[in-house]
Amino acid sequence: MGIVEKIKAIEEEMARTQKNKATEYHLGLLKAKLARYRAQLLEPTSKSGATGSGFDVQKSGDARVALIGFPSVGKSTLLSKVTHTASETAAYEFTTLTAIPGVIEYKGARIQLLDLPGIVEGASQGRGRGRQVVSTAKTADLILIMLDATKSEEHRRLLEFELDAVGIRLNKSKPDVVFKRRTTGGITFNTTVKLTKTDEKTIRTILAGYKLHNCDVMIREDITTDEFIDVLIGTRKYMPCLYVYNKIDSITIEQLDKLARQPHSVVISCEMDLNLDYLIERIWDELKLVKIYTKKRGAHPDLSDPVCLRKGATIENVCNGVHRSLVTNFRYALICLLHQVQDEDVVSIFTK
Ligand SMILES: Nc1nc2c(ncn2[C@@H]2O[C@H](COP(=O)(O)OP(=O)(O)OP(=O)(O)O)[C@@H](O)[C@H]2O)c(=O)[nH]1
Ligand SMILES: [K+]
Ligand SMILES: [Mg+2]
Repeated sequence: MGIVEKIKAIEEEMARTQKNKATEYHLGLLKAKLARYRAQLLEPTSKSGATGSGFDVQKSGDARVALIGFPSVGKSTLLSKVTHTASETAAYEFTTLTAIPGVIEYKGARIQLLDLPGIVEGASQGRGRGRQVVSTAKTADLILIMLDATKSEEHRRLLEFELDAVGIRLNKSKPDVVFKRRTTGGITFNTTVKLTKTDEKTIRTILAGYKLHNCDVMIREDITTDEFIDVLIGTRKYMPCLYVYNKIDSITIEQLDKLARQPHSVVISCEMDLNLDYLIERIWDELKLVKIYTKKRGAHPDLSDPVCLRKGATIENVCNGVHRSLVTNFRYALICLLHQVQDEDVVSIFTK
């Protein structure tokens, strides 16, 4: 049996198994197995044939945003509207066959927007160019899940499933669990909160399933079994995501209102130019970019050419953004090298 078939078999068994206290451990084991096979499927060297690598587009600018969606939801139309790059658009599906980068210029930042081929159900298992698309999504700083506002909510769930299957966790933070492998000493299990969605026995079953007999587990959040498996696998990517509902020119006000109220959602019409500026603002917010102005001694700050960085960046990152040699020759900034910069900070750097 190939990995894809094995995954399918487990998924079927899980669907067949009723969820209750008695089957909890068995389901936990199946989940662990499933996660392991999925991880194997994505290994570039796996025998399943697919490479699991993304499109070869060079990163550029201050951040990368990837457009993920079913065919013909308007991904290329959006790229053509908000960047200077034209990507072919048409009424038929799979118009776009490769990754097309464009640049959004906003508040002094250069944000790379990647138009990608449409994906279909089963993309994560290698249908169409799906694997390549979802792998490319992993290289982004923000994912835009683009949806056709006239189509069902089912599409949103399917896309989330495909991204989940390749280890992308949307709008979630890493579970607060400390996990350490040991060579001896058995399993030490500790929690600082009451577990309501999983329990010690399930977790011990999963550890046994992974042949982990010596390790420290410290759980500091009310996690689910799946989240614990994520911690064990360790290669999960926690990414911010905006759901972009396009074609609102074709739905009713009531439908529009409902979509717009959902968390992490933006409603737009590329064709009618509705709300596109707001979308870019939201992209900027989600990327948590900060703009830093540099100032030479005795001169006014240079407001025309800011350095853009992700939130949490330090003076060291600013130096690297200006010129590589700055850190080596760093003497002092008006604040210290480890200071976390804030948006619109003005920084003067003095070198040796
Ligand atoms: N009504 C309406 N149609 C739109 C809007 N935006 C795009 N379209 C139409 O939707 C169709 C598909 O647009 P594309 O931009 O090619 O879609 P895509 O997501 O890039 O499609 P693929 O590359 O095939 O995956 C085209 O006929 C567009 O004119 C919109 O805001 N409203
Ligand atoms: K299309
Ligand atoms: Mg397209």
